[in-house]
Amino acid sequence: MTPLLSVSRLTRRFGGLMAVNGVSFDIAEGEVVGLLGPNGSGKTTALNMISGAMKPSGGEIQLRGEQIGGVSSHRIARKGIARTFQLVRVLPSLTVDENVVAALAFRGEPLWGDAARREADELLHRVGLGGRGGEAAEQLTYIDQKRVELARALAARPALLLLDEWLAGLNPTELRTGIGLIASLRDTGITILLVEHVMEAVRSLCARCVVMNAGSKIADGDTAGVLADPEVVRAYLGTGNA
Ligand SMILES: Nc1ncnc2c1ncn2[C@@H]1O[C@H](COP(=O)(O)OP(=O)(O)OP(=O)(O)O)[C@@H](O)[C@H]1O
Repeated sequence: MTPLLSVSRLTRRFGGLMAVNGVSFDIAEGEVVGLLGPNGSGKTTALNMISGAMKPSGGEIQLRGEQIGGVSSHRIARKGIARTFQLVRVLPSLTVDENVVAALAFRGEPLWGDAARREADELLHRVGLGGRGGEAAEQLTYIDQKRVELARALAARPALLLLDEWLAGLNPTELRTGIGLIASLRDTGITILLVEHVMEAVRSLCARCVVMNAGSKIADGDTAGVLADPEVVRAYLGTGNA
């Protein structure tokens, strides 16, 4: 079966630096895959190329067999890839539901008016913000802003959701809530690639992990096996990230 996402020999150079160096992996429909690696190993750069924010220097990216490497981010979004960012991005001057309604207006099949408000309501329930659509986005706590960003990503009805350290910066209680929320999305069958440093989250959410170090893939397999792999342990210990 054609994988949902296929990344092949993906490469990105910044001057003399190979930020991503010939990385290949596939993601099947319905999988939740962790993309791990120490700081600076190329995870966000890989995510940027998959989401179209950055053009690859080489290699291929296919979504359901269609070439998407180098295609613009808004066209990739319409083809079914949505993402969240390491630094949370909401529209602070709008209310919570206006944030989601705005995202609905820009998706492949745009929604407007009452239909958009109903859909926004449903999405806000899904991320744990039910009944809070009228609040100002800029007044929300950090985790609630993250929930808004997630609802905006889900508004695109993505086939593949890219989460860039969505759980970073949460306190232990919020972290448990956040893991539960991503698990609830996973249970709806959405395919997720998550860049994550929080191992508790990786262990409970991802059946499989891909690990990068210094731009190259060093491991790809079931999570328990990958996290016990001596090369992976060495890569993390080497940068004080363990
Ligand atoms: N726009 C850019 N211009 C130049 N170098 C860059 C750029 N973006 C990233 N890099 C470099 O590429 C390498 C990979 O960075 P990247 O952000 O992809 O790593 P990461 O694994 O996501 O790290 P972190 O876990 O800290 O987010 C780093 O050495 C970084 O400094």
